[in-house]
Amino acid sequence: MTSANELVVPPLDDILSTLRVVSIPMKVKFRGVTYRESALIKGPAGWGEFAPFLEYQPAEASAWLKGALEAAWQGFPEPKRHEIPLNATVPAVGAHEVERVLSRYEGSIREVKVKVAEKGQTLSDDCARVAKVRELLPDAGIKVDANMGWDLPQAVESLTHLSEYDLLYAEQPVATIEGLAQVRAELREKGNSLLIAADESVRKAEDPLKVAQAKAADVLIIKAAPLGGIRSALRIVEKSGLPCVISSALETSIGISAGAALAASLPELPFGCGLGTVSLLDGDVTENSLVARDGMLPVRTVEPSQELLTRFSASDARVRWWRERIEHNYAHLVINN
Ligand SMILES: O=C(O)CCC(=O)C1=CC=C[C@@H](O)[C@@H]1C(=O)O
Ligand SMILES: [Mg+2]
Repeated sequence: MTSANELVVPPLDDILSTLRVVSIPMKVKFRGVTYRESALIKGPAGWGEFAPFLEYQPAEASAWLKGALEAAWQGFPEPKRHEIPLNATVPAVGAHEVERVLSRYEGSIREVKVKVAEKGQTLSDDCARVAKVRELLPDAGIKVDANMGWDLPQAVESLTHLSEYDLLYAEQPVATIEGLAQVRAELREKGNSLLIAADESVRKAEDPLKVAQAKAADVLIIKAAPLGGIRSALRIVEKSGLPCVISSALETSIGISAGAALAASLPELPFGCGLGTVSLLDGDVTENSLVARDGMLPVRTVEPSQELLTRFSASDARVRWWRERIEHNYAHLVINN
């Protein structure tokens, strides 16, 4: 056994012996994903989810394995709250599809995050989508997420227009930390106090605290899996000194339960969390999915159903691919921790 911070990494055979791989269709394409593949593992503390996107290599994906092992072998810290506020998530759909996407969220909606800057789309597509959300939910908080899709002039121009819809913040308008700081400064010069949030600059960075140290953003988006699990994400939240928003990595209810546990460990949640993405999946591994009602998500553990694990089971070839992926990431984790 090898020690990785406080996590004791279990033997590889123990991890692989419980492996189930699922492939769940998306109701609507999200970040290019139409089927969400995910590896689920069971340990003494419960189930963990290992679902880095398919293109991620071990340097990045091994942190996701550490997060899954933490959930399955260590469990979650004591919660400070039993439900957490959530945002609905609207992918880069046409404005005419917004109502249908929002109808998948049960009860009232307090906050909505809208994807913008999608490749092949224009600023008027973004404005039409955000305008539709504002029209349908006049009192909701709205935030936008560009996933690094703009350069500096495009970001300043787009956010100037989109600010007309009264936004809570703009997530990752450009790719770099310097760029985030520049967008923020240029907007301020124009008298626009829109908050800038960093997502990729935290979860894909070698040093997730650099963006806070550089004072390049007002808000951090924090995801448990890419940051190596709940405890490691909590340390980043504490050290950053910035308001943080806990968000999903498009997992099944099992991964979302880890995100919810992270959110439940925080003393303050100044914005709705981005953990409402089970509503974008056309299926789940439990009948009792972790979805919000009236914008609040319950904090609880999730036990998958054997029937659903079988129904959404990936092909033998994909299971083999995921076994090998776990082996590679395990080796990376053991060597580097
Ligand atoms: O934050 C949300 O409302 C939902 C989660 C979400 O947007 C994401 C989940 C998974 C992958 C990411 O590209 C994406 C994000 O950029 O935040
Ligand atoms: Mg984001």
